[in-house]
Amino acid sequence: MKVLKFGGTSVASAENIRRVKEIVQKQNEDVIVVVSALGGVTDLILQAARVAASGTGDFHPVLSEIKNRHAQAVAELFNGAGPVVYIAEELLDELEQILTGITLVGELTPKTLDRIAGIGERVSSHLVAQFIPGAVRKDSAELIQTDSYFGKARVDFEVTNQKIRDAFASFSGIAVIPGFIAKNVKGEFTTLGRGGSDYTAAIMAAALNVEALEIWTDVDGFMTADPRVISKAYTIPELTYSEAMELSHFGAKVIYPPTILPVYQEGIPIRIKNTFKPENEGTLILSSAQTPKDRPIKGISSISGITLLTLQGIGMVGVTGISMRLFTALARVNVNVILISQASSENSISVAIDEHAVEVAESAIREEFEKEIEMGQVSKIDIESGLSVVAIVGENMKHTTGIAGKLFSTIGKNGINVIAIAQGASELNISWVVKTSELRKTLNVVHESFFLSENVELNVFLMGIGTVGSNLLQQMQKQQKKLLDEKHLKIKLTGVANSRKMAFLREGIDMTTFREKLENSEQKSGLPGFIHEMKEMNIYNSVFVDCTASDEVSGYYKEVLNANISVVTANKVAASSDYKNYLDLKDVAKQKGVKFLFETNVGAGLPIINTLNDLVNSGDRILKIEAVLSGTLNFIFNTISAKVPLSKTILMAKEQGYSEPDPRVDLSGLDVARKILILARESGYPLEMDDISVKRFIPDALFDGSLDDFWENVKALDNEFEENRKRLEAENKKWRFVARFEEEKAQVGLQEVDSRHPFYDLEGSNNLVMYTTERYNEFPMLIKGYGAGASVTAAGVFADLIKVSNI
Ligand SMILES: NC(=O)C1=CN([C@@H]2O[C@H](COP(=O)(O)OP(=O)(O)OC[C@H]3O[C@@H](n4cnc5c(N)ncnc54)[C@H](OP(=O)(O)O)[C@@H]3O)[C@@H](O)[C@H]2O)C=CC1
Ligand SMILES: N[C@@H](CC=O)C(=O)O
Repeated sequence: MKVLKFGGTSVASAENIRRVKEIVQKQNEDVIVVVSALGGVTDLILQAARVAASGTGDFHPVLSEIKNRHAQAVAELFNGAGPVVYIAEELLDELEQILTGITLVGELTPKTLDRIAGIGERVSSHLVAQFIPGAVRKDSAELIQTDSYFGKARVDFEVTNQKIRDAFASFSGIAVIPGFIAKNVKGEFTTLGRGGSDYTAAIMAAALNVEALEIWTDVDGFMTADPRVISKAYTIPELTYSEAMELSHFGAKVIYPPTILPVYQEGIPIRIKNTFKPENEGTLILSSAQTPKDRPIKGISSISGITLLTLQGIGMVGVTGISMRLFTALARVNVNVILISQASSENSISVAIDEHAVEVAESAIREEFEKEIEMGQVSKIDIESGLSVVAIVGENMKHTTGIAGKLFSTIGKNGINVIAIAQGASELNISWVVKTSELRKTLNVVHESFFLSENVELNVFLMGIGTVGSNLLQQMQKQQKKLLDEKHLKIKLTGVANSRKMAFLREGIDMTTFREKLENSEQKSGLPGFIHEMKEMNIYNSVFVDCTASDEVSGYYKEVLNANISVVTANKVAASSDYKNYLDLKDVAKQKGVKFLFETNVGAGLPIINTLNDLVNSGDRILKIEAVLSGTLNFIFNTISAKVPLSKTILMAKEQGYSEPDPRVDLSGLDVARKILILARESGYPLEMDDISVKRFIPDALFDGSLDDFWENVKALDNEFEENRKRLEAENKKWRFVARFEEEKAQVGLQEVDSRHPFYDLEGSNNLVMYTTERYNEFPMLIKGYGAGASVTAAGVFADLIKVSNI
C-alpha cells in the first residue's frame, strides 16, 4: 500500500483533478489519497473569517468566490449534477452559517476558525473520491485524534494509529481522505497547522507502515537551489531525511518539516513528485541517500526577511545562564530562532529571527536583561534588518575537509560580506547571514561553485565597441561554444556601451545582434550610470572591459575593482597615469581578489607584459629595454614612398585600425611614451610620465587645434618628409621610432637605422621588444610580431578575459 498526497495546486481545478485521477489509476496497488483544499481556498476561508470578525466588512464577496471555485469544478467534472453537488452545497452553507455567526458575535476564536478552516479539504476530498471510479472517501477527522491546541493541534498517536489501523484493516482499493483536519477527544474539529495535509499523509503512512509516501506537488522535487533565482538549479535525486529536513527548515517549501518525523521513525521512503510532470523521477527521501563523491553538498536554501538581533556587552563574558535567559525570553513570546551565532569570547550572541517578530523580541530581551542594561553589563541590543540566511546542506560534508574554506573564499572573492555564521557540530549544514541585496549573487556564486563547477561563468561588461571592442565581440561569439564545450567557460555579454547608449541583460546579450540591442536601448550612456547598473546587477564573476581610449572611463577603475569586479583594459591611460594611481589599482585588485589586466597596453596581443612579469617574478632583473612599440609609426615608416606621402600613410594607419582614435597620440610619441613607462613600471621602476624624454618628429603646432585641422595641416609636411625619405633611401637607412629604458631613464624618439640594426627589417605594423636582463644578457630576449590592429588587440583582450576566469 502507498499513501499519495496531492497539494492545493494539484487539485486547484477540474483539469488538475483529472490529472490526479490518472496518476491514482496508474498505481498497481492499494492507495490512500490525501488531498488539500482546491488551491487558494483555505486562504479565502481565512480571509472571509477575518472580514466577518472585523465587523467592518462583508464576507459574502469572498464566500461567493469560494462557492464559484467549487461550482466550476463540479460543473466541469460532474456536469453540475450528482450527490456531490448537494454535499458541496451543504458544506459551503455550513461555512456561510458560521461566518454569519462570527459576524454577529464579532469574534473569531481559534476553535471556531478550526471549525471552518478545513472545509476546503472536506469538499475537495468528496470531489476527488466521487471522480475516481471505485474510490471511497474516508474521513480523517474521525481517524486522527488530537489535543485541543486549535490551529496546530498535537496528535494522540496511540489513539490515532489504532483508529487508522482499524479503519484500514481489511481495506483494498482507493481511499480518498481530506488532509489538514482532525478532531479532539470531544469530537470538535482541530487542524494540524501549516502544511497539515503533508502531515496527515505522513500520519496515515506511518500508522499503516506503508511501502512509500508520495507527495505530489507542483515542482520536480527538491532542487539544488531556488529555480526562480538559479536557472541552472536541478532536481536532487536522493536526500536523507535529515537533509530534507534541513533544506525545508531553510526555506525549501517542498515539504513541511514535521511531516517527515512519523515516516522517518518508521523508515518509510518519501518521494516528491510533480503532478504536472509525472514522468520525472522527483526526489527520493530515505535513511541513507546516495551522494556523488565530488558533491558533498546536496542543496542550498535561503530565507529572506530576517533580522539579526545581537546582545552585546563585556559583562556577559564568563557569566553562566545568559544564553538560557535569552532563549527563554524569546520562547516566552513565541519567537522562533532561525540561526544562532556566538563568538567564543562570549562577548555577544546573535540570533536571526523573522523580521516581523523584532519588536516583540526586542522588548522581551530588554525586559529580561533590564538590570544588566542598567548596570552597563549589557551595552546594547543591536538590530540589523534586511538580511537573509543562506544554508548549504549535505550529510557528506562531515567527511570532507575544505568545504567551509571553499565556500567563504568564493563568497569573499565576489565581494559579499558575511554578517554571521553558524555550523552545528553535526556538520550537516553551514548557514550564514548576508544582506538580502546580496542574496541572488550569493546563491549564484555558491551554486556555481558547488554544483556547476564544471562550468565557470564570466559576465562581461564591455565599454567601447569600436575597432577593438567590436572585434572582441566577434571573437567571443565565434569561440563561445568551443570554450563552453572544451574549457567549461561560459562567456556572457551582460552589459555593453558606446559613447551614446548602453544596454544590459542579466541572461546575456546576443553577441551577433548587440548593435541593434544598443541602438534600441533607451538607456543613455554615462559612466556613473554604467557603473551603477553593473554594481546593482551584482552578478558574480563580473569583468569590466575597457575598449575605449577615454581617460574618463579609466578614472572609474578603482570604483569598479572596489566592487569586486575585475578590470581588463586595452586603454593605456590608467597604467600610465601617475604612479600612485597605477599602484593603487594593483593594490585594490589584490585586496579584493580580482584582476586588473592590461596586456594589450603594450604591443597589442603580443605577450610583452606577461613575459616581463614572468621574468621579474622568477627573480630576473631588467637591465635594458629597447623596442619599437608603435604599430602605427612602424607602418607609416614602412609604407611611405614616392607615391604614398606621409599624410596618406597616417590615414591608412587609421583605416587599418592601427592608430589611436586620435592618431596625434601616436604621432606625438605619447602612445610610445605610455608604453615604455608601463614596461619600466612592470620592471619594478617607479617612473612618472615626466621622467620619459619624448623627441617629437612632427612640429608641435600640428598638435594644437582640432582633429580636422590636423588632417588638413598635416599635408603640408608631405614634401619635407619626401625629401628626407629620399636621402634615407640613398643612405640605405630606415626610420624607426624607438623606445629605450636603461638605468632608470627612458626616452622615445625617431632613429635612423641601417641594415645592421635589429630594427631595420621590422615589417609593416610589427613591434619588437628586446629585453636585456641579468639572465638574458649577452643575447637579449626578443619578442616580435603584429603590434597593432583590431584582431590581434581583441585577441589580447580576450586572452586577458579568459585569465580572469582562472580556467
Ligand atoms: N587599435 C589597436 O591596435 C590597439 C588599440 N588599443 C587601445 O584600444 C582602445 C580602443 O581603440 P579603438 O577600438 O581603436 O578605438 P575606437 O575609436 O574604434 O572605439 C572606441 C570606442 O569607445 C567608445 N567610447 C569612447 N568614449 C566613451 C565613453 N566615455 N563611454 C563609453 N564609450 C566610449 C566609442 O563610442 P562611440 O563610437 O560612440 O564614440 C567607441 O565605441 C584604445 O584605448 C587603444 O589605445 C590597444 C592596443 C592596440
Ligand atoms: N596605436 C597603437 C595601437 C597599439 O597600442 C599603435 O599604433 O601601436
